[in-house]
Amino acid sequence: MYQIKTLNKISPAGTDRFDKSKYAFVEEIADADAVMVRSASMHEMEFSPSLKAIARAGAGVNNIPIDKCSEQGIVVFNTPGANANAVKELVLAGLLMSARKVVPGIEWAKTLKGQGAEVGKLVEKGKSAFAGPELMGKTLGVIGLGAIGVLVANAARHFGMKVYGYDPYLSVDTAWGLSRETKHANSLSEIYQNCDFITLHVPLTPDTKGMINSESLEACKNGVRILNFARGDLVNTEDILAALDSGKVSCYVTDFPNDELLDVDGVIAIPHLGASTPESEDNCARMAAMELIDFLENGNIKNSVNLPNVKLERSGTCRLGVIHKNIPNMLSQISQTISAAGLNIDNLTNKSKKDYAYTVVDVDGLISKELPEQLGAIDGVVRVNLYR
Ligand SMILES: NC(=O)c1ccc[n+]([C@@H]2O[C@H](COP(=O)([O-])OP(=O)(O)OC[C@H]3O[C@@H](n4cnc5c(N)ncnc54)[C@H](O)[C@@H]3O)[C@@H](O)[C@H]2O)c1
Ligand SMILES: O=C(O)[C@H](O)COP(=O)(O)O
Repeated sequence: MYQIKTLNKISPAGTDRFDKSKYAFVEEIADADAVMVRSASMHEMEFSPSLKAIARAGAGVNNIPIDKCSEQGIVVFNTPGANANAVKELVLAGLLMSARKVVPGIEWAKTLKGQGAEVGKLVEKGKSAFAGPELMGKTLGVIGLGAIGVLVANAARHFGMKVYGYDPYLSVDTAWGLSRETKHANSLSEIYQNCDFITLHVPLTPDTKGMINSESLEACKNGVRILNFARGDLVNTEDILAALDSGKVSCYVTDFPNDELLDVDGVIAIPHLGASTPESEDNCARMAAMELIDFLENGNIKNSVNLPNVKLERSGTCRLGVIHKNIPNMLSQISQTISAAGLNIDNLTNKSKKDYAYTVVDVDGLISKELPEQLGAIDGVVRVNLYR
């Protein structure tokens, strides 16, 4: 039996994919072969040697200690694009709310409760305080043109917005999906100087942390509206509060409230609802479950953030999955060790991703108990998994 631990509420569209005759859900992470997680932080957790994989049912993996997982040979998956439409739709709502003062307007309307027949008159008298501009003809800067950024950039065109996109690592696949009308910004300064609205769609990394700060805000247009549906720490809280206070920023929409941001004029704080739709929760859970099943049963890897994609049709009698450092001479040592055990290699594939690599070997013959240990003893091998 494979043991699965869920750390957040995961949709049954995913958990139901696990065949009950082969999988059980466990209470303790210490017993798990694999973990399914959404936003729970795993940074302080200890991982037992049984843990082979973590699947993030979602996009951002900053809640998972990726380097520690790689060192321990734990494959970390995410579900690229599976919640992108849900986020795009909320970003569009965010754009509208940031422009039209809908949120403070609704709050004010509630204060008229009890005024009886006067309500209509009071509404007409007070509404001018909540006027806001249209989106048509305004300029939107999209920072990060991945699964979400591209959908937002393309959709904003339908509001009649001019769109600038910035992503120095834009993938070819994503570029194909991007509207030709999107202006390619060569630098962040180009976004800051030209845009009335700026929306962030980058992962939180040491490079992107605090990217919106006093310096970048200073370079923005007066009255800019900032939308952050990516991660709270991309924006320096103290600096955005100062910019709201001075009027440099007229609205900050964030899906990641913190105590300082709550109840501040000009801040629209949403409780991390970007991916909270039944459709996206189902998509993410289903994709995460399928990734885990193919890895636990066949050693195939798809959508890992720390190891390469590897898919090999099963052949031979047994499969070895060897996770190792991406250094010279690994493949020859692995194949020599297998040959020395008297086994014929039926098929083999090897791929690398940054500092790590993955070799999958299908062999003919029975694998002895010693062989995984011998492979594990090769300098640079991190973990050996056996698939019967
Ligand atoms: N609010 C939510 O519920 C919610 C839901 C999904 C994702 N997210 C967040 O949004 C982020 C993006 O999600 P996605 O699905 O579009 O991911 P993605 O991986 O498809 O896209 C990220 C894009 O950012 C680009 N990028 C990386 N560093 C950059 C930099 N320094 N400058 C500009 N571009 C850079 C990458 O090249 C990539 O194209 C996730 O990492 C996650 O933190 C939030
Ligand atoms: O990175 C993501 O996919 C989002 O932030 C969604 O997080 P959630 O799964 O906790 O809603």
